[in-house]
Amino acid sequence: MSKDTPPPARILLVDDESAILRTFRYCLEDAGHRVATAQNSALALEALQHDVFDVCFLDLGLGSESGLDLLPKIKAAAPWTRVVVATAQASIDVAVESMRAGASDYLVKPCSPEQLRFAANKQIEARRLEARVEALESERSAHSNAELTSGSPAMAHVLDEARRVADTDASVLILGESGTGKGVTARAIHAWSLRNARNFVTVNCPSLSADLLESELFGHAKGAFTGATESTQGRVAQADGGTLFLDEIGDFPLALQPKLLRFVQDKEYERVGDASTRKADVRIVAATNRDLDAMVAAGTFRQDLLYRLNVISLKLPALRERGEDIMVLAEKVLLEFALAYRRPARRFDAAAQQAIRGYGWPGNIRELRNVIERAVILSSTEDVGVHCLSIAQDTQPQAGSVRVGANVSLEELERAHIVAVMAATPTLDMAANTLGIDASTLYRKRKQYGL
Ligand SMILES: Nc1ncnc2c1ncn2[C@@H]1O[C@H](COP(=O)(O)OP(=O)(O)OP(=O)(O)O)[C@@H](O)[C@H]1O
Repeated sequence: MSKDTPPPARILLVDDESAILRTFRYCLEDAGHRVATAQNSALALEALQHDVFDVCFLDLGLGSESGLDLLPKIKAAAPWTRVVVATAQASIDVAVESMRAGASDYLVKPCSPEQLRFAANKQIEARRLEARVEALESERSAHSNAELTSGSPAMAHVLDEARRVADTDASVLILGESGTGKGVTARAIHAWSLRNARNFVTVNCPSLSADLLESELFGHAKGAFTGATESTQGRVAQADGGTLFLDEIGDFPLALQPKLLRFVQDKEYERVGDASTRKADVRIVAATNRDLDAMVAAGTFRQDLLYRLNVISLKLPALRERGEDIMVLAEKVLLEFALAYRRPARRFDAAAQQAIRGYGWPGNIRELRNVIERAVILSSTEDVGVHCLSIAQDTQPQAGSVRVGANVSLEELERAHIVAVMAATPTLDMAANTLGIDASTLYRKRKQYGL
């Protein structure tokens, strides 16, 4: 944990005793956090459908229900929410079982206000670190493949547009399915721009609550909340003179969109807890695989913000629409991994080439990389055979083994069902509708299952 107390976060308390909910709530609100409460499983799951929580304190004895039954459902609905199990039963067995079920920590009741706040701060700090690691990882993967060329007319056209807009300061919105290279393209736009000597800063928008994201983006002032002993500069200030990449902008919290709009428009912002207005000269590139127009129509994305972000929009084609590139990319990635792992693989045999060309690549370049990485590791010869490619099975894994009542986990069943429903419905919104979940939950589940 850093010396500084983390900024306020969004916290969910689940306990059947209203007195405990009240005490915990006062104690956490006193530290500046925004707290919601739920007295049973159904209310807790409903709250998780409507709001992003950074931390959840979960009581194990929920009247006639068990917190241990609810825990996996919380992790399935909101994998990013860190769960602290709070219970009066101080037993090692319960602690171990909770950790196995996905809890991040364990708190024995009764506890002091300091213990409760310490437990919350530890998880909030972990959330912030996770978000930074995600951002760094996407920066790293974008960096390692910055040279972009394409033999596909659709992709070459997009790259040509990207080069032409790169040295303007216009906001760019990059659209495309997951894994099509939106992050790589954003990095390339920065590299081709006059700003390339300054920072390229990535912010991963999903799964941080609006509260945490605000201080991540804009920073906070010393004394902005209890325990803020230092002021921090946000990602916007780090990107001054350079490019700010807002990845997965479709998940940007509605409550924070007015502040982002103001920044995009006027390049002005305030740190949390500091009224003085600051300026940052930042070029904005945003990316999403969601249908922002549909989100505007549904009232979950501001039209004025979309208008500002969408000065230039680039639509990356799916890999299956880039027939000319598939083998070129596959061979490039094969050599990259063969070198990295010091493996003998040098080329694909004829059957493997045919399989690669014939596959639909729903996960796009990310999936291609994963499949080839595995193949390189498995292959003991220079010619990589089709048996090393996991795509043959991946095309129809759900047909046989995964069915209701078979010896499979709930997760496998859920994954298979989502894949089948998505294949049978023309849009993701319709798929979400059939599944009875909202589009953002479906989006996160797709990420979680690598679909
Ligand atoms: N031209 C390329 N050559 C090699 N690898 C590439 C290329 N383009 C993208 N990749 C790789 O494919 C993976 C996915 O790319 P990227 O993260 O940019 O996609 P994305 O569209 O932003 O995905 P998501 O929407 O899921 O964030 C990364 O590992 C990236 O390094």
